Amino acid sequence: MRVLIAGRTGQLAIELLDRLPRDGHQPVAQEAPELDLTDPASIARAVEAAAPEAIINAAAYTAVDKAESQRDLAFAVNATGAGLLAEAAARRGIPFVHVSTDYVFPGDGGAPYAEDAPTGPIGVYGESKLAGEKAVIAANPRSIVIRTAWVCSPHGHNFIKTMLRVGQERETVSVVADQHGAPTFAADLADAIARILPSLAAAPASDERFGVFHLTGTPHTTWHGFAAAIFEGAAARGLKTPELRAITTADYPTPARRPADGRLDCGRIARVHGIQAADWRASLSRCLDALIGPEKIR
Ligand SMILES: NC(=O)C1=CN([C@@H]2O[C@H](COP(=O)(O)OP(=O)(O)OC[C@H]3O[C@@H](n4cnc5c(N)ncnc54)[C@H](OP(=O)(O)O)[C@@H]3O)[C@@H](O)[C@H]2O)C=CC1
Ligand SMILES: Cc1cn([C@H]2C[C@H](O)[C@@H](COP(=O)(O)OP(=O)(O)O[C@H]3O[C@@H](C)C(=O)[C@@H](O)[C@H]3O)O2)c(=O)[nH]c1=O
Ligand SMILES: [Mg+2]
Repeated sequence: MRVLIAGRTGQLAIELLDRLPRDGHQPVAQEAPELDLTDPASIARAVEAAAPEAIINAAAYTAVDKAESQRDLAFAVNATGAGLLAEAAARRGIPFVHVSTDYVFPGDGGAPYAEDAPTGPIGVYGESKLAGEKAVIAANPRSIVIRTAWVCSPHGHNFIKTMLRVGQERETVSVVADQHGAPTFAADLADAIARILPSLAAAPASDERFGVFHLTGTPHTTWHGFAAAIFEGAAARGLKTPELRAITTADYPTPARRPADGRLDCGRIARVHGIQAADWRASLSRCLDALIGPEKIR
Protein backbone atom coordinates (compact mmCIF):
# COMPACT_ATOMS: atom_id res chain seq x y z
CA MET A 1 0.00 0.00 0.00
CA ARG A 2 1.54 3.32 -1.08
CA VAL A 3 1.05 5.89 1.66
CA LEU A 4 1.61 9.61 1.35
CA ILE A 5 2.64 11.29 4.59
CA ALA A 6 2.20 15.01 5.06
CA GLY A 7 4.21 16.46 7.92
CA ARG A 8 7.74 17.20 6.73
CA THR A 9 10.06 16.83 9.70
CA GLY A 10 7.46 16.55 12.44
CA GLN A 11 7.69 14.07 15.32
CA LEU A 12 4.96 11.78 14.03
CA ALA A 13 5.95 12.03 10.36
CA ILE A 14 9.50 10.92 11.17
CA GLU A 15 8.28 7.87 13.12
CA LEU A 16 5.77 6.96 10.43
CA LEU A 17 8.43 7.05 7.74
CA ASP A 18 10.56 4.87 9.97
CA ARG A 19 7.88 2.37 10.92
CA LEU A 20 5.49 1.83 8.05
CA PRO A 21 6.40 -1.57 6.66
CA ARG A 22 8.31 -1.73 3.42
CA ASP A 23 6.87 -3.55 0.45
CA GLY A 24 9.73 -5.51 -1.06
CA HIS A 25 12.20 -2.89 -2.26
CA GLN A 26 9.56 -0.20 -2.52
CA PRO A 27 9.33 2.22 0.38
CA VAL A 28 5.59 2.37 0.82
CA ALA A 29 5.67 5.59 2.78
CA GLN A 30 6.39 8.73 0.83
CA GLU A 31 7.36 12.05 2.27
CA ALA A 32 5.90 15.21 0.86
CA PRO A 33 8.54 17.85 1.48
CA GLU A 34 7.00 20.22 -1.09
CA LEU A 35 3.47 19.84 0.24
CA ASP A 36 2.33 23.04 1.94
CA LEU A 37 -1.11 22.76 3.51
CA THR A 38 -1.67 26.49 2.99
CA ASP A 39 -1.09 26.08 -0.77
CA PRO A 40 -3.88 24.10 -2.52
CA ALA A 41 -1.86 23.70 -5.74
CA SER A 42 1.02 22.09 -3.84
CA ILE A 43 -1.41 19.62 -2.26
CA ALA A 44 -2.77 18.62 -5.67
CA ARG A 45 0.76 18.26 -7.09
CA ALA A 46 2.04 16.15 -4.19
CA VAL A 47 -0.97 13.82 -4.27
CA GLU A 48 -0.80 13.39 -8.01
CA ALA A 49 2.95 12.71 -7.97
CA ALA A 50 2.69 10.11 -5.20
CA ALA A 51 -0.43 8.36 -6.56
CA PRO A 52 -1.06 7.07 -3.02
CA GLU A 53 -3.45 4.38 -1.83
CA ALA A 54 -3.84 6.17 1.53
CA ILE A 55 -2.87 9.56 2.94
CA ILE A 56 -1.78 10.32 6.50
CA ASN A 57 -1.84 13.92 7.68
CA ALA A 58 0.90 14.34 10.28
CA ALA A 59 1.33 18.03 9.45
CA ALA A 60 -0.02 20.66 11.77
CA TYR A 61 0.49 24.07 13.28
CA THR A 62 1.39 22.97 16.84
CA ALA A 63 2.65 26.15 18.55
CA VAL A 64 -0.07 26.41 21.21
CA ASP A 65 0.85 29.82 22.63
CA LYS A 66 1.77 31.43 19.30
CA ALA A 67 -1.56 30.31 17.84
CA GLU A 68 -3.28 32.86 20.06
CA SER A 69 -1.73 35.63 17.92
CA GLN A 70 -1.58 33.63 14.64
CA ARG A 71 -5.18 32.53 14.39
CA ASP A 72 -5.37 32.76 10.61
CA LEU A 73 -2.27 30.65 10.05
CA ALA A 74 -3.35 28.05 12.64
CA PHE A 75 -6.73 27.70 10.90
CA ALA A 76 -5.18 27.72 7.41
CA VAL A 77 -2.98 24.73 8.30
CA ASN A 78 -5.06 22.83 10.86
CA ALA A 79 -8.54 23.37 9.42
CA THR A 80 -8.57 24.47 5.76
CA GLY A 81 -5.40 22.62 4.78
CA ALA A 82 -6.40 19.41 6.53
CA GLY A 83 -9.79 19.55 4.80
CA LEU A 84 -8.20 20.04 1.37
CA LEU A 85 -5.91 17.06 1.86
CA ALA A 86 -8.85 14.89 2.97
CA GLU A 87 -10.75 16.06 -0.11
CA ALA A 88 -7.81 15.06 -2.33
CA ALA A 89 -7.98 11.59 -0.75
CA ALA A 90 -11.76 11.45 -1.30
CA ARG A 91 -11.33 12.34 -4.97
CA ARG A 92 -8.99 9.35 -5.35
CA GLY A 93 -11.37 7.16 -3.34
CA ILE A 94 -8.70 6.39 -0.72
CA PRO A 95 -8.78 6.45 3.09
CA PHE A 96 -7.42 9.36 5.10
CA VAL A 97 -5.77 9.30 8.52
CA HIS A 98 -5.82 12.53 10.48
CA VAL A 99 -4.45 13.36 13.93
CA SER A 100 -6.10 15.65 16.47
CA THR A 101 -5.67 16.61 20.10
CA ASP A 102 -6.98 16.53 23.66
CA TYR A 103 -7.05 20.36 23.38
CA VAL A 104 -10.40 20.12 21.52
CA PHE A 105 -11.88 19.57 25.00
CA PRO A 106 -12.39 22.20 27.71
CA GLY A 107 -10.84 20.01 30.40
CA ASP A 108 -13.45 20.54 33.08
CA GLY A 109 -15.24 17.19 32.82
CA GLY A 110 -13.54 15.51 35.76
CA ALA A 111 -13.28 12.15 33.96
CA PRO A 112 -11.54 10.85 30.83
CA TYR A 113 -13.33 12.06 27.70
CA ALA A 114 -15.07 9.51 25.49
CA GLU A 115 -14.84 9.94 21.72
CA ASP A 116 -18.37 11.33 21.51
CA ALA A 117 -18.11 13.67 24.52
CA PRO A 118 -18.99 17.30 23.74
CA THR A 119 -15.96 19.30 22.61
CA GLY A 120 -15.26 22.91 23.57
CA PRO A 121 -11.73 24.15 23.02
CA ILE A 122 -10.43 26.95 25.24
CA GLY A 123 -7.60 28.11 22.97
CA VAL A 124 -7.04 28.94 19.31
CA TYR A 125 -4.92 25.84 18.62
CA GLY A 126 -7.69 23.59 19.95
CA GLU A 127 -10.33 25.54 18.02
CA SER A 128 -8.36 25.16 14.80
CA LYS A 129 -7.86 21.42 15.39
CA LEU A 130 -11.58 20.94 16.08
CA ALA A 131 -12.41 22.80 12.86
CA GLY A 132 -9.93 20.47 11.14
CA GLU A 133 -11.66 17.34 12.46
CA LYS A 134 -14.98 18.57 11.07
CA ALA A 135 -13.47 19.61 7.73
CA VAL A 136 -11.76 16.23 7.32
CA ILE A 137 -14.84 14.15 8.10
CA ALA A 138 -17.05 16.32 5.88
CA ALA A 139 -14.59 16.08 2.97
CA ASN A 140 -13.92 12.36 3.22
CA PRO A 141 -16.21 10.02 5.19
CA ARG A 142 -13.53 7.34 4.83
CA SER A 143 -11.40 9.21 7.38
CA ILE A 144 -10.08 8.20 10.75
CA VAL A 145 -9.35 10.99 13.21
CA ILE A 146 -7.08 9.97 16.07
CA ARG A 147 -7.06 12.38 18.99
CA THR A 148 -3.85 12.05 20.95
CA ALA A 149 -1.97 14.14 23.54
CA TRP A 150 1.40 15.28 24.86
CA VAL A 151 3.31 13.82 21.89
CA CYS A 152 7.03 13.18 22.43
CA SER A 153 9.91 11.57 20.55
CA PRO A 154 13.67 11.94 20.28
CA HIS A 155 13.08 14.33 17.35
CA GLY A 156 11.69 17.83 17.05
CA HIS A 157 10.32 19.92 19.89
CA ASN A 158 8.59 18.43 22.90
CA PHE A 159 8.26 18.56 26.68
CA ILE A 160 11.01 15.97 27.32
CA LYS A 161 13.57 17.95 25.39
CA THR A 162 12.47 21.17 27.09
CA MET A 163 12.83 19.55 30.55
CA LEU A 164 16.28 18.12 29.72
CA ARG A 165 17.40 21.54 28.53
CA VAL A 166 16.06 23.62 31.44
CA GLY A 167 17.19 20.89 33.84
CA GLN A 168 20.78 21.50 32.74
CA GLU A 169 20.45 25.28 32.95
CA ARG A 170 18.63 25.69 36.28
CA GLU A 171 18.88 24.53 39.89
CA THR A 172 15.10 24.45 40.21
CA VAL A 173 12.39 23.69 37.69
CA SER A 174 8.73 24.38 38.47
CA VAL A 175 6.03 22.47 36.61
CA VAL A 176 2.25 22.57 36.79
CA ALA A 177 0.75 19.74 38.83
CA ASP A 178 -2.91 20.56 38.16
CA GLN A 179 -3.12 19.72 34.45
CA HIS A 180 -3.97 16.05 33.87
CA GLY A 181 -3.40 13.94 30.79
CA ALA A 182 -1.13 11.28 29.36
CA PRO A 183 2.09 11.41 27.36
CA THR A 184 2.08 9.67 23.99
CA PHE A 185 5.18 8.60 22.14
CA ALA A 186 5.20 9.28 18.41
CA ALA A 187 6.66 5.80 17.83
CA ASP A 188 3.71 4.14 19.62
CA LEU A 189 1.22 6.26 17.69
CA ALA A 190 2.98 5.45 14.40
CA ASP A 191 2.88 1.73 15.23
CA ALA A 192 -0.85 1.95 15.88
CA ILE A 193 -1.47 3.77 12.58
CA ALA A 194 0.64 1.21 10.71
CA ARG A 195 -1.51 -1.58 12.18
CA ILE A 196 -4.82 0.14 11.43
CA LEU A 197 -4.04 1.31 7.90
CA PRO A 198 -4.33 -1.98 5.96
CA SER A 199 -7.80 -2.67 7.38
CA LEU A 200 -9.11 0.65 6.05
CA ALA A 201 -8.36 -0.07 2.40
CA ALA A 202 -11.48 -2.08 1.64
CA ALA A 203 -13.80 -0.66 4.32
CA PRO A 204 -16.88 1.28 3.12
CA ALA A 205 -17.61 4.80 4.37
CA SER A 206 -20.20 3.64 6.90
CA ASP A 207 -17.80 1.15 8.50
CA GLU A 208 -17.15 1.53 12.23
CA ARG A 209 -13.44 1.50 11.42
CA PHE A 210 -13.77 5.16 10.37
CA GLY A 211 -14.57 8.13 12.59
CA VAL A 212 -13.08 9.59 15.76
CA PHE A 213 -10.80 7.58 18.06
CA HIS A 214 -8.68 8.42 21.10
CA LEU A 215 -5.16 7.09 21.61
CA THR A 216 -2.69 8.24 24.24
CA GLY A 217 -0.14 6.50 26.40
CA THR A 218 -1.05 5.03 29.78
CA PRO A 219 -1.22 5.68 32.78
CA HIS A 220 -2.63 9.17 33.30
CA THR A 221 -0.43 11.70 35.05
CA THR A 222 0.18 15.47 35.29
CA TRP A 223 2.84 17.54 33.57
CA HIS A 224 4.61 17.57 36.95
CA GLY A 225 4.37 13.78 37.19
CA PHE A 226 5.74 13.48 33.67
CA ALA A 227 8.62 15.86 34.51
CA ALA A 228 9.43 13.78 37.60
CA ALA A 229 9.67 10.64 35.46
CA ILE A 230 11.86 12.45 32.92
CA PHE A 231 14.28 13.67 35.59
CA GLU A 232 14.34 10.27 37.28
CA GLY A 233 15.31 8.69 33.97
CA ALA A 234 17.85 11.42 33.27
CA ALA A 235 19.47 10.99 36.69
CA ALA A 236 19.67 7.22 36.18
CA ARG A 237 21.59 7.96 32.97
CA GLY A 238 24.08 10.18 34.79
CA LEU A 239 22.65 13.60 33.99
CA LYS A 240 22.64 16.43 36.52
CA THR A 241 19.00 17.01 37.45
CA PRO A 242 17.30 19.99 39.09
CA GLU A 243 15.02 20.22 42.09
CA LEU A 244 11.50 19.78 40.70
CA ARG A 245 8.72 21.89 42.24
CA ALA A 246 4.99 21.39 41.85
CA ILE A 247 3.12 24.58 40.96
CA THR A 248 -0.40 25.49 39.84
CA THR A 249 -1.55 26.80 36.46
CA ALA A 250 -2.03 30.21 38.08
CA ASP A 251 1.71 30.21 38.94
CA TYR A 252 2.64 29.64 35.29
CA PRO A 253 0.87 32.21 33.10
CA THR A 254 0.89 31.50 29.35
CA PRO A 255 -0.78 33.22 26.37
CA ALA A 256 -3.00 30.16 25.72
CA ARG A 257 -5.25 28.47 28.27
CA ARG A 258 -4.79 24.70 28.47
CA PRO A 259 -7.28 22.02 29.60
CA ALA A 260 -6.97 21.16 33.30
CA ASP A 261 -8.08 17.61 32.62
CA GLY A 262 -7.55 16.43 29.05
CA ARG A 263 -7.50 12.72 29.86
CA LEU A 264 -8.82 10.67 26.94
CA ASP A 265 -10.73 7.39 27.26
CA CYS A 266 -9.10 5.17 24.63
CA GLY A 267 -11.77 2.45 24.66
CA ARG A 268 -13.07 2.72 21.11
CA ILE A 269 -9.75 2.12 19.34
CA ALA A 270 -9.26 -0.98 21.51
CA ARG A 271 -12.73 -2.32 20.69
CA VAL A 272 -12.73 -1.53 16.97
CA HIS A 273 -9.07 -1.79 16.00
CA GLY A 274 -7.60 -3.93 18.78
CA ILE A 275 -5.09 -1.20 19.72
CA GLN A 276 -4.13 -0.98 23.39
CA ALA A 277 -2.66 2.20 24.90
CA ALA A 278 1.11 1.78 25.33
CA ASP A 279 2.79 2.30 28.71
CA TRP A 280 4.54 5.66 28.21
CA ARG A 281 7.09 4.84 30.94
CA ALA A 282 8.66 2.12 28.81
CA SER A 283 8.62 4.41 25.78
CA LEU A 284 10.15 7.24 27.84
CA SER A 285 12.98 4.94 28.77
CA ARG A 286 13.70 4.18 25.09
CA CYS A 287 13.45 7.86 24.21
CA LEU A 288 15.91 8.84 26.96
CA ASP A 289 18.30 6.12 25.76
CA ALA A 290 18.19 7.75 22.33
CA LEU A 291 18.60 11.27 23.69
CA ILE A 292 21.09 10.93 26.52
CA GLY A 293 24.68 10.05 25.93
CA PRO A 294 27.75 11.88 24.72
CA GLU A 295 26.65 14.69 22.37
CA LYS A 296 23.20 13.19 22.07
CA ILE A 297 20.96 16.03 23.27
CA ARG A 298 19.91 17.79 20.10
N1 LIG B 1 2.98 17.70 19.64
C1 LIG B 1 1.99 17.39 20.48
O1 LIG B 1 2.16 17.47 21.70
C2 LIG B 1 0.67 16.91 19.98
C3 LIG B 1 0.39 16.83 18.64
N2 LIG B 1 -0.86 16.44 18.22
C4 LIG B 1 -1.14 16.36 16.80
O2 LIG B 1 -0.37 15.30 16.27
C5 LIG B 1 0.01 15.60 14.93
C6 LIG B 1 1.52 15.44 14.79
O3 LIG B 1 2.14 16.32 15.71
P1 LIG B 1 3.72 16.41 15.85
O4 LIG B 1 4.37 15.44 14.98
O5 LIG B 1 4.02 16.47 17.29
O6 LIG B 1 3.92 17.89 15.27
P2 LIG B 1 5.27 18.66 14.94
O7 LIG B 1 5.05 20.07 15.35
O8 LIG B 1 6.44 17.89 15.43
O9 LIG B 1 5.29 18.55 13.35
C7 LIG B 1 4.34 19.17 12.57
C8 LIG B 1 4.89 19.22 11.16
O10 LIG B 1 3.92 19.89 10.34
C9 LIG B 1 4.64 20.71 9.47
N3 LIG B 1 3.84 21.82 8.98
C10 LIG B 1 3.51 22.96 9.61
N4 LIG B 1 2.84 23.77 8.78
C11 LIG B 1 2.74 23.10 7.60
C12 LIG B 1 2.18 23.41 6.35
N5 LIG B 1 1.58 24.59 6.11
N6 LIG B 1 2.26 22.50 5.36
C13 LIG B 1 2.88 21.32 5.57
N7 LIG B 1 3.44 20.97 6.73
C14 LIG B 1 3.38 21.85 7.74
C15 LIG B 1 5.80 21.21 10.28
O11 LIG B 1 6.81 21.63 9.39
P3 LIG B 1 7.69 22.93 9.72
O12 LIG B 1 8.33 22.66 11.04
O13 LIG B 1 8.60 22.96 8.57
O14 LIG B 1 6.72 24.04 9.79
C16 LIG B 1 6.19 20.00 11.05
O15 LIG B 1 7.13 19.24 10.34
C17 LIG B 1 -0.54 17.00 14.65
O16 LIG B 1 -1.77 16.88 14.01
C18 LIG B 1 -0.74 17.60 16.02
O17 LIG B 1 -1.75 18.59 16.04
C19 LIG B 1 -1.84 16.07 19.08
C20 LIG B 1 -1.61 16.09 20.41
C21 LIG B 1 -0.33 16.48 20.98
C1 LIG C 1 8.41 24.51 30.09
C2 LIG C 1 7.43 24.45 31.24
C3 LIG C 1 6.09 24.21 30.97
N1 LIG C 1 5.21 24.16 31.99
C4 LIG C 1 3.80 23.84 31.71
C5 LIG C 1 3.11 24.64 30.61
C6 LIG C 1 2.06 23.69 30.13
O1 LIG C 1 0.93 23.79 30.96
C7 LIG C 1 2.70 22.33 30.32
C8 LIG C 1 3.27 21.71 29.07
O2 LIG C 1 4.04 22.66 28.37
P1 LIG C 1 4.17 22.64 26.80
O3 LIG C 1 4.43 24.00 26.31
O4 LIG C 1 5.10 21.55 26.40
O5 LIG C 1 2.71 22.18 26.41
P2 LIG C 1 1.89 22.36 25.10
O6 LIG C 1 2.72 22.94 24.02
O7 LIG C 1 0.63 23.03 25.47
O8 LIG C 1 1.59 20.84 24.72
C9 LIG C 1 0.49 20.57 23.92
O9 LIG C 1 0.90 20.65 22.56
C10 LIG C 1 -0.17 20.52 21.67
C11 LIG C 1 0.42 20.54 20.26
C12 LIG C 1 -1.09 19.40 21.95
O10 LIG C 1 -1.82 18.95 21.06
C13 LIG C 1 -1.28 18.97 23.38
O11 LIG C 1 -1.70 17.61 23.48
C14 LIG C 1 -0.07 19.19 24.22
O12 LIG C 1 0.95 18.25 23.97
O13 LIG C 1 3.75 22.51 31.27
C15 LIG C 1 5.60 24.33 33.31
O14 LIG C 1 4.78 24.28 34.25
N2 LIG C 1 6.92 24.57 33.58
C16 LIG C 1 7.87 24.64 32.59
O15 LIG C 1 9.06 24.89 32.88
MG1 LIG D 1 4.48 23.20 22.96
